[in-house]
Order: sequence, then structure tokens, then C-alpha cells
Amino acid sequence: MSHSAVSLADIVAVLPAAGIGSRMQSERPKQYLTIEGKTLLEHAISALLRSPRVQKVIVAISPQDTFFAELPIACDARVKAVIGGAQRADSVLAGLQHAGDADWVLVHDAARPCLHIDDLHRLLAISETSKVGGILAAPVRDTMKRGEPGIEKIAHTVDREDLWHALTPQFFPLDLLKACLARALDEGATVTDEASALEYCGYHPQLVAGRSDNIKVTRPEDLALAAFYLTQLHQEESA
Ligand SMILES: Nc1ccn([C@@H]2O[C@H](COP(=O)(O)OP(=O)(O)OP(=O)(O)O)[C@@H](O)[C@H]2O)c(=O)n1
Ligand SMILES: C[C@](O)(CO)[C@H](O)COP(=O)(O)O
Repeated sequence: MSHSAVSLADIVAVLPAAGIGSRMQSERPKQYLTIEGKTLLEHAISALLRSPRVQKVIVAISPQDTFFAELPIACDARVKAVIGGAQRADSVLAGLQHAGDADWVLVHDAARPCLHIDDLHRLLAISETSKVGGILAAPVRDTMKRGEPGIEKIAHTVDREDLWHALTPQFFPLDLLKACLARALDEGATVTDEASALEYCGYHPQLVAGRSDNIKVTRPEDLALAAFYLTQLHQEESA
């Protein structure tokens, strides 16, 4: 099979969805809040499945999750649920254990429903040239301040040149991510995204400039904003 044929369907996606969404202060875990009648989780999965290269989506859910099984998308043969872990990185690692022999893995937050297909395609394209992988990221726009530890006073301004917001999806060779994530967690490193595990192991993943409307729904005010962005995105894509 030619390289291009192999790369056509060689991607498994892992969707960490085992969080409780405490900052959202909602009546259910935020990934199960709805926009346009579908949960954030379903929007995130659907966005990934729009690429023909993504043939399987592994969703890491909480052991106490009673919502996922009720979703129509849970019956999609390409979607498989596994039990996540105490932290996001643990959930990702749990998902990776079910990724089989895929060459590449895409990790995307269930709380990011507004992924644009163009951003996904530009991220996936790096597998043709990179052996390390990369992430969607958005350049910082505001002046950034470092606070004094524990008090809300400015310590200093942080140079925002070459400063980025890490987004998801994040896209890596499967074996490389598994090894780096396992080592970083084993050695007690702080891992808040997949790229930080590779950085811990000395790699420098690529930054792929992405849309700033690919927001992570985190706090109550984010849901209305995500709904606006998603409506805009669907209108743009159907135009
Ligand atoms: N143990 C965990 C914690 C988080 N996540 C997932 O990682 C993504 C990003 O994490 P975050 O936005 O922090 O979600 P929560 O941890 O649920 O939010 P909070 O920190 O407010 O509780 C979410 O899709 C969340 O479901 C996960 O799979 N497993
Ligand atoms: C992975 C991530 O979305 C990149 O910005 C972010 O690190 C998730 O952080 P959270 O605190 O787990 O939401």
C-alpha cells in the first residue's frame, strides 16, 4: 500500500470526555450541555468524523457517566467509549491504549464544539512532513500579565511575541505520544495538554495557527459564545 493510501485512513481520534466540568457550574457535565439540540460532545465528534482519514473515535468517559450511552452517536460503529482517568492526561492515555495500530492520533477536547473543517485539514496535513506532530494554536492578542503569586497584583508584563494559546485537536504519531505521555506521567510532570508531554521529552511540536473561535467551553458565559460561533460556522459552511 502506498504511503498516501496508508495515510488516507490511518488516524484514530481520542476525545477526553471524563471531566465533571466544575468551573461550568452546570446541572450536568458540560460536555453534555447542548447547542442546536446536540451535545458539545456530539459536535466535537462530528467535526472529527468529517475527515475521511479519521476512521475511529475513542471517547474516554467517567465511570459514573450515565449520559453517553443515551446519545445517538454512541451507536456509530466508528465511536467507542472507554473509561477515563482522574486527570485529563490519564483519560487521554486510557484512550490511547485502545488506538490499535494507527499511525497517528488526534486528541480533541469534548468541550471544544466549534472546530472548523479547514483547521482540521491544515493540522492533519502536517503528517506528510513532520515526524513529531503538532497542535492547533491561536496567537495571543491581549497584553499578558504575570500576577504576584497568590495575590491579584501585577508582577510584570509577559512578552507576547511568539506567545500562543494551545488549542485542540493536537496531532501526533501514536507511538511517540504514548511513550512521551507515559514517561511524563510516570515522572510526575505537569501535563495539561499532549504537546507538554512531548516537550517534557525534548520534542518541539509544530504550531498550526487556528481560529480563535475554536473555544473550550469552560465557564458559564462560554456556552452562549460557543452557540454563536457554532451557528456562524454552520452558516459559513453551508453557504
Ligand atoms: N479527568 C478528566 C478531566 C477532564 N477531561 C476532559 O478534558 C477536556 C478538557 O478539560 P476541562 O475543560 O478542564 O474539563 P473539566 O475537567 O471537566 O472542567 P473543570 O476543570 O472545570 O472541572 C474536557 O473535555 C474534559 O471532559 C477528561 O477526559 N478527564
Ligand atoms: C488541552 C487544552 O485544551 C489546551 O489548551 C487545555 O490544556 C485543557 O485544559 P483543562 O484545564 O484540562 O481544560
